[in-house]
Amino acid sequence: MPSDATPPAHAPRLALIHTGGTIASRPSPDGRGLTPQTPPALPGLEQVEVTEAQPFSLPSPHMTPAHMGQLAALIRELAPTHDGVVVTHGTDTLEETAFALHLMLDVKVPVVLTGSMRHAEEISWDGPANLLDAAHVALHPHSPGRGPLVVIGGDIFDARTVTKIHTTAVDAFGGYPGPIGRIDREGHVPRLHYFAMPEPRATYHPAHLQARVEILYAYAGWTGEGYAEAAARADGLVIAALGTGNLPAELLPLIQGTDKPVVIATRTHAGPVLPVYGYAGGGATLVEAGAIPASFLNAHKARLLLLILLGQGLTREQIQTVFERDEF
Ligand SMILES: NC(=O)C[C@H](N)C(=O)O
Repeated sequence: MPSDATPPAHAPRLALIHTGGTIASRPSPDGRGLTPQTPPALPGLEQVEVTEAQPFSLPSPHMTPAHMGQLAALIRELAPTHDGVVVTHGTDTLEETAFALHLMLDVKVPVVLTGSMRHAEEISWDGPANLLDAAHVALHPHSPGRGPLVVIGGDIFDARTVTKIHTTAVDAFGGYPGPIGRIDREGHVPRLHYFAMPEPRATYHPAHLQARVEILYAYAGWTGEGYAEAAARADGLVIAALGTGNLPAELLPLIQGTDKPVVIATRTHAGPVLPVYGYAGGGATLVEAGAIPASFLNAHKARLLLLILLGQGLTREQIQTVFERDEF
């Protein structure tokens, strides 16, 4: 239990949901590399009642929106009888699951996602410490009301802004403007500090998560290769555009000719998409052509928001309003 927590009337109850990832991985017996095998054990929380569940065991590149929906349903089921929920997850798509849960969950108890960058047989195995930190954060009395959180390397991030920033470092997560809290240990005693309270946000209840939303990645010299095919088969597109949301001139007529929602995010790692440039393909011309700026969301989070809004049956205009008003 956190040292500064008000003692609850009963032993704290933690739901621990395992989904796979490196935190559950080891070298596979066939010698062909790491695979998820055994979920990590939660060390050192003797007075906590832990309920464990493992709806699936996947490397996180195999996660789909359907798995995220399944996870959201399981958390809704477990939340009323628990004081906090921890989800162990692969780090590659952890931010996507965290954001999908942020959009779809309105449970009262904290939901904390964690993972590891090293597997259980490595000397720098970071799984147990991350898991213990996540459990402390999930049960801490200051954690409710902040939306799903991500805890890695002692940093606490909100699901809207967190992103994976390094392929191998143990401190693999960051994002703009950065952590909203920090958990450290003084001896065995956890010390938790929050720096920020994320604003309450809208919750969405999509009827399905099957909308097809594809991401296209812009580059110098792109003349629209792949755009027409993607626009024909998808229900909506997200473009990881340049800078504040600009594209080569050739993209402008293609976007003008698309009646499906086209969301413009940026491939730059921080900052908003703003319609400031008026040259052909500049952000102002794309918005005039009907494109929707993604605000501060990266392309893969903008994709999940669009997919969820389409699954809820929103029109292009309603979708535009959600993005414009930051209702996420
Ligand atoms: N560190 C990790 O968890 C990476 C792994 N490939 C995964 O996302 O499942």
